Amino acid sequence: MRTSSILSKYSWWTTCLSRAFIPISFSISSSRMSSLEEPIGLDNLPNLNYVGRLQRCSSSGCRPILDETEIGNCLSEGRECSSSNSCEEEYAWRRQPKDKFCRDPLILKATRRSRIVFDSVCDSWHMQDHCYCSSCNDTQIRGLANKFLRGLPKFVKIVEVGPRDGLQNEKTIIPTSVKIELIQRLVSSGLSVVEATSFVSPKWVPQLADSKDVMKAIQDVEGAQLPVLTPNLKGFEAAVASGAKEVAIFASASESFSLSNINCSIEESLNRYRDVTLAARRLSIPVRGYVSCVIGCPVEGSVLPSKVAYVAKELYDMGCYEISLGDTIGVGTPGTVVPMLEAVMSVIPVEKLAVHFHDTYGQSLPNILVSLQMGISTVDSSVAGLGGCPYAKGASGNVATEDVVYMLHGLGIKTNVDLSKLMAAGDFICKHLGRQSGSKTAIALSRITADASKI
Ligand SMILES: CC(C)(COP(=O)([O-])OP(=O)([O-])OC[C@H]1O[C@@H](n2cnc3c(N)ncnc32)[C@H](O)[C@@H]1OP(=O)([O-])[O-])[C@@H](O)C(=O)NCCC(=O)NCCSC(=O)C[C@@](C)(O)CC(=O)[O-]
Repeated sequence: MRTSSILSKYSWWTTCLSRAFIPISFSISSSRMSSLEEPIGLDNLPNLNYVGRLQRCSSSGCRPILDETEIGNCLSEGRECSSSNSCEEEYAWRRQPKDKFCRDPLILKATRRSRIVFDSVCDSWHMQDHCYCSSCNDTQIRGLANKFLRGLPKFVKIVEVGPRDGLQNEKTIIPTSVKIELIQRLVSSGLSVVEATSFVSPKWVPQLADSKDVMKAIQDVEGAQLPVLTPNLKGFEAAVASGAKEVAIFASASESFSLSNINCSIEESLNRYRDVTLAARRLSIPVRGYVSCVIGCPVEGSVLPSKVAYVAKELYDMGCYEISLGDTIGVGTPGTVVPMLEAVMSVIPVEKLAVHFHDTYGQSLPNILVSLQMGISTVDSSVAGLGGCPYAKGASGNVATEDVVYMLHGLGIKTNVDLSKLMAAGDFICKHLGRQSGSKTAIALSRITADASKI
């Protein structure tokens, strides 16, 4: 089988999937699900085998332009095109959808004809950055997209925490040279903030005991902020002496976690951080603030949004330019993230907030999406989904940066990150750690590339 036909097949399926789900969600929203009821049952979804495709292709606008697209497009089955600048597609259901499922007039009309016809021009293609993009001129579909996606930011700043949060929990000591190369690769993928390391006690976090050496080696790295974690004045002074130009302080919304993580109460930690922010202000060093356990604590269970808002406000008032809200053990869902964000947004401007999700229950992406819908435009993530806090038992890795970038680009949100380079950085560190990436996007895209190269 030729490479192009394999890739075309992939493109065909992704195209079908995306098309198939447009009418489904339309029907759900207009008839079956009045609010946040139960999710639609699998028996209500049309079998993808029933989805057929008729394609009217036209023009060179539809052709894969080799330097722009990597994995095919609407010319997927090698059809020849002619004329105008778009590719019109029709999808037909080979069987009628079940009546109980189908309430939408558009679909009912189509049902009578045993098929659904989109009169619109829907284009979809794979960009060089592996992102699947689509556009549609149908006003009804566009209106629907508007309803759910309106208000999303045009640009999202990603704060890459892999070299620090991602590696701090690794048991085997990683050579300093590997950490340095990881940081360099991440910066060259376009990430504008890469948290480099921590100036914490090496007895507490032995993996990052080489923070001085890491900082010295990355002094010449340009094009990104490289903040480091500092738990107290001692750490701050050591960080500055090693050339750090930005630091981050980290408090907790849970007393128990504060004790296990930094060996002091929340109030004591806030006092320490006042010293750090004061010293930083004198040196014009920007300080980022973290609040951990914003949804739940490994010891105390659920954490009150008002407690999170209190700690966040304290950090903000002492001069942190941005507050990152960390679901340290990854227990949040949009149902708990929304009230937490509401509480914090009532005391801190939304543009000063960032979200930091761990993916323990696979909830990070929906949590990020809902945060964006609430106006947040800074997201922390870790390449290859590395991570976990040494003092939060059971916490899994951070949300993978590749998955975040894939979702954001799919939403048409700019990040300035080159997904291929980012994946290469993930591959580099995963090879070193001897394990598979924690990013679904990286796994899926590498599989496609590997399959194609075998042919
Ligand atoms: C805060 C401390 C230092 C208190 O640790 P302690 O033992 O209570 O501190 P101490 O003041 O009694 O000092 C004990 C020893 O540590 C030294 N020390 C003291 N400070 C430093 C320093 N800055 N750098 C290097 N050494 C330090 C100090 O000099 C002394 O050395 P000794 O005399 O025994 O040889 C300790 O608990 C610690 O380092 N904790 C850090 C733990 C950590 O890094 N956890 C992971 C962070 S991730 C996180 O919090 C969540 C986040 C941010 O990712 C967001 C999210 O996911 O939600």
